[in-house]
Amino acid sequence: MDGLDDPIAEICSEERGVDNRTLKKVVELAVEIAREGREGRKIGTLFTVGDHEEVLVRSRPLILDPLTGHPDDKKRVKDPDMRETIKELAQLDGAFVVSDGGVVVSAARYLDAASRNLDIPLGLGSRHMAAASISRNTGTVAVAVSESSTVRVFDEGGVVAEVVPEVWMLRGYGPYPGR
Ligand SMILES: Nc1ncnc2c1ncn2[C@@H]1O[C@H](COP(=O)(O)OP(=O)(O)OP(=O)(O)O)[C@@H](O)[C@H]1O
Repeated sequence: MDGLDDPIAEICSEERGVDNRTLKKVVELAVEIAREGREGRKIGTLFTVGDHEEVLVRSRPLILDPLTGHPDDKKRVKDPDMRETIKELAQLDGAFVVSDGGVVVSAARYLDAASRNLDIPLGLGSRHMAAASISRNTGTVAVAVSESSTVRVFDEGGVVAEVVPEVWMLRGYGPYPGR
């Protein structure tokens, strides 16, 4: 992915405690969503990567899950058809839950978002609060796409990287909080 390849690989280090190939696929997809939007408008969305069983316990469906009933091998985040499906479903409220092995197990989930012990900058709203919270309270890394196009990666309750795709800029936020 152009000049972002190395920085994304760096964000997705094994130190994060989740499968780094799955995380890389998710961050790349998030950057694509931030850049492309959908049907001419910007969209935001949220992914959790790893520890999907715990994320499912700490979340609830906002609608009947559109991914239910499809076999896992059709729901791999690296699969081009699945990536197009995610871009379409990203217009819905809620989060995608991605397993460590790279299967998108659920879409449109509302995450429990306790705000204790989070380390996030002021000015971010409830999507980012939920991302920080789930990364604090489960063994997941969360990837948030803001409607303002910035992609932020959360680990252990804080932002660990920020990508601004429009200007191909990446900011790191210190190495690996809590590890
Ligand atoms: N707890 C949550 N779990 C999953 N999705 C959430 C949660 N809270 C908010 N969202 C999603 O985030 C969307 C935007 O909410 P909000 O504007 O408060 O967030 P934000 O952090 O300011 O994001 P953005 O920068 O994209 O505006 C909601 O419409 C919903 O789809």
